[in-house]
Amino acid sequence: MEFLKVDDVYHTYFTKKSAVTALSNITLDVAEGEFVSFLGPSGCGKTTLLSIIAGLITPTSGTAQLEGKKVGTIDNEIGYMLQQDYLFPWKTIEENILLGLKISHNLKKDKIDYARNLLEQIGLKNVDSLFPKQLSGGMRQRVALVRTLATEPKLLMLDEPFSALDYQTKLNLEDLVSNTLKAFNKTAILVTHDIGEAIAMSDRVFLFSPSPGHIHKTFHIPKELRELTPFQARNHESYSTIFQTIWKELESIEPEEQY
Ligand SMILES: Nc1ncnc2c1ncn2[C@@H]1O[C@H](COP(=O)(O)OP(=O)(O)OP(=O)(O)O)[C@@H](O)[C@H]1O
Repeated sequence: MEFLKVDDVYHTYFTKKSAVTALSNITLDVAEGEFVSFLGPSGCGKTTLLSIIAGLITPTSGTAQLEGKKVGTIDNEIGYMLQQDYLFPWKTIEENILLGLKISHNLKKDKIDYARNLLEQIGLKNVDSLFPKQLSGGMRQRVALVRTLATEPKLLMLDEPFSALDYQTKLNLEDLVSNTLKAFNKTAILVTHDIGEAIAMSDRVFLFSPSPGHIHKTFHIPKELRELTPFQARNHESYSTIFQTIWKELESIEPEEQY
């Protein structure tokens, strides 16, 4: 049984005056522990597909299942890491990382210890009683990652989590997130506009094209890159070959839709 299975999904948004088909004929599966990326121009349905996988919207037709069950029906399904960290400024770092556990009435000693250990493992010591504004952007995103992992979600959705950061911080965080997710055997979907990031972090890259959104092509990242950290992968000779291949494919997608 596949871990995540999306089968023949179509989605149309209906408004009073029009109907926009955002997704057509989407079939994909993701194995447990796999890291995949959704890449593609604006408007090709990436956010719509994430919302369907998260169980937030029901597709017009087709199904999405996690561990054989309809999405949106099991506990601790999804953890999010977004472009903005959405930490609460009036709460301390410790209160922020325990928030998900508190909301889900899971504030138990072992869970609290797990979250505190994660914070240390991710290189943030002695920050528990500080407030978010006292940390750098990169540190705040690390706190956001700890908060996401604290509830032990089955699937992580990373929606452009590094795009607001400076380049050096972004590269460091790519490695940190990748190593952490591998260590915990987490399954993740990354939405990005950055081809290099998709290649460096993923096992597979789904390239979407618009009107209506569909999977244009799937790229399997070669083993020699998957065994490396994202930073090392970016410096490997195979990296530029696959970068060129995906770049050309992106260029071939409706030029006026390019970002
Ligand atoms: N709530 C909505 N009502 C009507 N149309 C919508 C709605 N949400 C999205 N759409 C349309 O569906 C299509 C896909 O949008 P979606 O946001 O999923 O694309 P995307 O690939 O995530 O884009 P971006 O990279 O800019 O976030 C677009 O044509 C968009 O205008």
